[in-house]
Amino acid sequence: MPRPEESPIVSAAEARNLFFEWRSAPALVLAVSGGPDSLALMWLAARWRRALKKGPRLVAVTVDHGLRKEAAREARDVRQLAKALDVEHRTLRWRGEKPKTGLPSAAREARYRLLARAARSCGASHVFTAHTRDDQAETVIMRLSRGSGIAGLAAMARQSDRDGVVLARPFLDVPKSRLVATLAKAGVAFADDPTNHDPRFTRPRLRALMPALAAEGADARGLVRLAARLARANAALDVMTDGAERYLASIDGVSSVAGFDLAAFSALTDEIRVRLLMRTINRVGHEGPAELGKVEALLQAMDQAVTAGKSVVGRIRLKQTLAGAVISIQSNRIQIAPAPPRGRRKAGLL
Ligand SMILES: Nc1ncnc2c1ncn2[C@@H]1O[C@H](COP(=O)(O)OP(=O)(O)OP(=O)(O)O)[C@@H](O)[C@H]1O
Repeated sequence: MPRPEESPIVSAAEARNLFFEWRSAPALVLAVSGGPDSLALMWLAARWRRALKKGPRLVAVTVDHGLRKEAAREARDVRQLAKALDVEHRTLRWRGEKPKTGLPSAAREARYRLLARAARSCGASHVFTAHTRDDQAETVIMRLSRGSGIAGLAAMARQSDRDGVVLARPFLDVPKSRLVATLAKAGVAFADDPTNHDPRFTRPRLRALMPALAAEGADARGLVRLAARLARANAALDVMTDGAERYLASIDGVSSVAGFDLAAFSALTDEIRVRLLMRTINRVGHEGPAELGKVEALLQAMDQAVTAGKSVVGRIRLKQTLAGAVISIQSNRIQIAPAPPRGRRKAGLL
């Protein structure tokens, strides 16, 4: 039998396998921008759904970010195709203030918020996006260029929680070219988003490098395999961190402040220590997730404080604020407490 990859189009049987695990969901939101990948998602999901006697309600959602004048027409085109495919469709507008810098990430945040809200309002457990193998490979390159850790290099997960719903990416191992071929065979026209090629943004610039990397052997398939291996390693490290956390809790006295026994913590490996600090700071702090580099610097400062204070009993001292948490060492215990609000800290009130 030919491998699915050898067929340029995604067959009905292959789509059935790709969507199989969600066949009993009550409803699914499909995030459809009007680009080829997400139109193929809607087309393939609609065909899959039609072949089921009983299956999820499909609701396609297009977010108009209000950033390009063509967006309204693209949303109408999606609505028209959705109607022809017998799929419900909604267009949602991003109405908030548009920032001057960091526009792509602000637009993405707003988009996921709107998609999650749509899912909740129609009883959908999942939001599907059409991220492809090419997107996954680009994500690996982007994260490599930023020096991400193992969790970051594991790139996007097939399913993850976001804003109270499950974000599902059924096409993470499907090349974009096969989705485009599927649409061409079905006679479905699609829009090309010019921002996908805009060299002012990092992702399009890195995307342009992909053919040269592939020519050197670092093709999308290899990069995606790397991400999958790192996801596996990351999951194992997370389980080890769970174990370390339970052990540290079992030897820690009762305290209202989160923390760890310094000696037991110091005996652990750096990777686990970074993860423990990160988890606790993110749980206790109130300024969003801590950056990996900053947690690494904190760990280094802790180690220095321990080395410097070792000769004098009870003299190991450290106090730092990170991501809305205060991390201190007191009486041979690492303590992590919520930081006072910024205004009060600046005014020297606390
Ligand atoms: N305007 C939109 N409306 C609805 N869904 C969208 C929209 N834009 C993107 N999506 C969904 O997100 C998927 C990824 O799109 P794209 O690669 O352009 O996003 P991105 O900005 O790079 O964000 P991400 O970090 O999620 O990759 C699309 O396949 C589609 O499912």
